[in-house]
Amino acid sequence: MSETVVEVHADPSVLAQVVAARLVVKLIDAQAARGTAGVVLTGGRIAGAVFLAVRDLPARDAVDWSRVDVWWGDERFLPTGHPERNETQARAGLLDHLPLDPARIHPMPASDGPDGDDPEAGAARYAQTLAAAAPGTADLPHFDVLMLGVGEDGHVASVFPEHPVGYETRPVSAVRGSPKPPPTRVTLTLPAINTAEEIWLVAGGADKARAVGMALAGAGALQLPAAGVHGVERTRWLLDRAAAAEVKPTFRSLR
Ligand SMILES: O=C(O)[C@H](O)[C@@H](O)[C@H](O)[C@H](O)COP(=O)(O)O
Repeated sequence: MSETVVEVHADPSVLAQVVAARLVVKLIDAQAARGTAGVVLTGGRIAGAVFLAVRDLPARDAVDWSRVDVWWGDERFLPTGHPERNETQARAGLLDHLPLDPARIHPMPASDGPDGDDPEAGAARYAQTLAAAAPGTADLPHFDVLMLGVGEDGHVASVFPEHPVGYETRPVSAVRGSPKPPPTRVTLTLPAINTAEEIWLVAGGADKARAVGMALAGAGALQLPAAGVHGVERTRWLLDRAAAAEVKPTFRSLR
């Protein structure tokens, strides 16, 4: 039975530190249980703060980074190395500072990749990469933890409210006409996201309060994609006080 946990921390800086510490421990536990670990990253401001916090955490050396698979939940479809790509942010903030196995870093396709400026082909290529790493005939590898930011409108990864991507059943989709720039993206879809053992929705700031409150109150997934996210074992909402302002008291498990 999957559980939902809500944690509320003092401010965005403490929140990023807590997520970083949790991530290190989660990867250590996954490696102890399975030998390897799979993490799915996201983009946005809070993800950027988490990357820097992991980079600066001495306990990060307890992870065997050479046995961590790094995936992305979504990507802005731009040329490799573009400063707005989620991959670029993650590499600069964290990945370049870790002894990872380059073969285990799996960025989503870029607009200057083998398929050119064709996000549908890029999405299909990423689906193949995922399937190639999956056990047996599964479509997706094991994701120990999948991190998400939450948009002011309730989007997660690049699954936006009332957008056709909300109906997509394939694991990876191209997204055109994203309301958050840049307009063209590639994303894991909700069915793929929901295969993760744990999903962490990380949100800080008052502008997230309404979306977070509505998602936890049971809004519809098409209208508010964050409401449609459920980890197989656990869905962990990691919030700061401002983002948690509209969460009903029954959900506030900490502080
Ligand atoms: O590509 C992106 O922008 C994201 O993956 C997106 O889903 C992000 O995580 C949220 O919009 C929250 O972003 P902030 O933390 O910046 O609010």
